[in-house]
Amino acid sequence: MTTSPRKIAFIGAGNMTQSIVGGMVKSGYPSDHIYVSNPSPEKLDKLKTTLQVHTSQDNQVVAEAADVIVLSVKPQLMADVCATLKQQVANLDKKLIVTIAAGIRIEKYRQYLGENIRMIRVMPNTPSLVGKGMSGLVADDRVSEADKAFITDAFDGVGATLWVADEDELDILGAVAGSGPAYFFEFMASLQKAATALGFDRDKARQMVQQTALGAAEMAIASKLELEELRKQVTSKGGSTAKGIEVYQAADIDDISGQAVKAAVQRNQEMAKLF
Ligand SMILES: NC(=O)C1=CN([C@@H]2O[C@H](COP(=O)(O)OP(=O)(O)OC[C@H]3O[C@@H](n4cnc5c(N)ncnc54)[C@H](OP(=O)(O)O)[C@@H]3O)[C@@H](O)[C@H]2O)C=CC1
Ligand SMILES: O=C(O)[C@@H]1CCC=N1
Repeated sequence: MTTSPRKIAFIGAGNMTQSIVGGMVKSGYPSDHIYVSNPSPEKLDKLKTTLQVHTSQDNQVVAEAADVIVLSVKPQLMADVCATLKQQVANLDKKLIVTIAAGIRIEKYRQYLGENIRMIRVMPNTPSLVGKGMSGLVADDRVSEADKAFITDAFDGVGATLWVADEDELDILGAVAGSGPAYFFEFMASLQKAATALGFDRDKARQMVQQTALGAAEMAIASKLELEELRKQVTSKGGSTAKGIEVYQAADIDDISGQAVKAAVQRNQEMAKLF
């Protein structure tokens, strides 16, 4: 990290918090600067034992202790969680508020937490756990450059960061990168099933699928070529890949991805209205 670590509290210890906190500690963020709260103790116990972070079943305790509060509960719980924080935590407007929830707009948080809060919305994804996350960020105009640098640093520690222009763009980034690991896992599982249907055992099928996914992603990152060009390099004229690709193209894979991303963007927009 190039910025100094600040005391940071995560409200909610679910999948995404576990991925981010796990990744932060692995990347060298001091665990005694990390606080996590959750209503049930099991996830807290695991985080405390494996990562030595501070934990509490009381949101107020961790929120009071920290300078940065990361809201990491499901969107449908956000209004209630914020209402309680507003009631219980002194000087919320002195703390940097970060939310990773999909959909809900900064304007809504002002209603929940007070007009004077300063806020960054981050849309991370679960590969943060292994330092390969992709996080989108957008800030309100009260957030300082130092705040932005700190949060960029923290999320760079668990992968890559991309500041977007506005909250509409964050909805799209969420539909591509936030949800994206699920799309890739779905596709990988389908290839695994295809290999097992032809006689491979599940473990061997999984090994060949995951190593191939890793190799393809690393090649895409290392190469300046268009993804379509990398695809063509594998597709020998008259060869076997061409036959496989024909099947995907006949099913119009571009249209399928287009529909999937639009559906996820639409849900983000709905959640903005609902919660
Ligand atoms: N999962 C993902 O890939 C991504 C998720 N997000 C966003 O991250 C947020 C969290 O998602 P995710 O981690 O998947 O969800 P989870 O359901 O895994 O985690 C939510 C956690 O919040 C806890 N919780 C429930 N009520 C409260 C409360 N009153 N105070 C504090 N904690 C509470 C739950 O505890 P318990 O289980 O004990 O009830 C649970 O551990 C969501 O808003 C989502 O939109 C963003 C990007 C990617
Ligand atoms: O499914 C969701 O709503 C969250 C946001 C992106 C990934 N998970």
